[in-house]
Amino acid sequence: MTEFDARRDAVPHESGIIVVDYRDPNAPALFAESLRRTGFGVLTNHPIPQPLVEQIYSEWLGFFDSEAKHNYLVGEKHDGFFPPAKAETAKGGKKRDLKEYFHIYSWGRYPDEVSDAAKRYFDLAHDLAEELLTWVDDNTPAEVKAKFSVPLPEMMHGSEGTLFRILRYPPLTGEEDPDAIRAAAHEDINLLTILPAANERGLQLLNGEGEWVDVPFDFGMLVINVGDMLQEASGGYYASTTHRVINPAGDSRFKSRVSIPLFLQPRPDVVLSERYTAGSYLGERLRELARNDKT
Ligand SMILES: O=C(O)CCC(=O)C(=O)O
Ligand SMILES: [Fe+2]
Repeated sequence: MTEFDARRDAVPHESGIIVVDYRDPNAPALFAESLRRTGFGVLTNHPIPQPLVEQIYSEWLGFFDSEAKHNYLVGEKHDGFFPPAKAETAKGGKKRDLKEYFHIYSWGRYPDEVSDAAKRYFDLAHDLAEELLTWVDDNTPAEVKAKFSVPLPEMMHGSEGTLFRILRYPPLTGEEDPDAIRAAAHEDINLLTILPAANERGLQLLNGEGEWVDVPFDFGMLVINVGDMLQEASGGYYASTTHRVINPAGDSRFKSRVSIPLFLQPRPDVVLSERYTAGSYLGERLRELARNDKT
């Protein structure tokens, strides 16, 4: 297939995101172009098995419905369970998000009550993420690439900072603060985020015209978005796009939504720009979030 044919077949979604077939020989270029245009890319026919994702959704829903989660309450090191009362308030946001979640790190706590499916997913998604960073690195123009202190995949070598967040947005009760939503508008702090389509819709991005548009949602798709660290390292060539999760209407109000973003964090010593290393950047952003925390 010529480059022209591959481009013609890759029809952009109304969000501007290009839905890319992972097996397409032109996938790396199309994927990088989608990230450049919208801050997001979506992959089909990728190597993450959908049954593994579904197993995580179902067994972690059971975990969040159980009392056992309280045995893993988050401490100083930020691994473990964040109950709704400890959920984050987005930078610049006014209300706490309507969610609870568990933070998994390679070195951190992991519940005895679930199988190792989430650990297996972490490893698979991490390997894929390194490949995607290679795609992006290979398809970045030389003048932008010259800004990277090391090639993008190398920024991850030996990193222990990558965070796997298992999120549960509980059913709505009607008692919520009218200004609170499942996840208020925010940008991710890290390099790239990998996110399988959730079991329920709700994820939206803010496009260049200032409109909120749905991110392509078909079950089985993998959504990847640019975080602030890639924006910083690329001098803004790749923009970290604002996104949010809106509250459901109709019968979906009575359903939980589960979603499992993996946030790729470079090694703390990696130089992102003249201003920041990955470590100094993360420290600054976590201090901002802590200031914003209304406890
Ligand atoms: O739940 C989702 O679909 C997105 C979650 C998200 O954006 C985040 O946790 O940073
Ligand atoms: Fe996010």
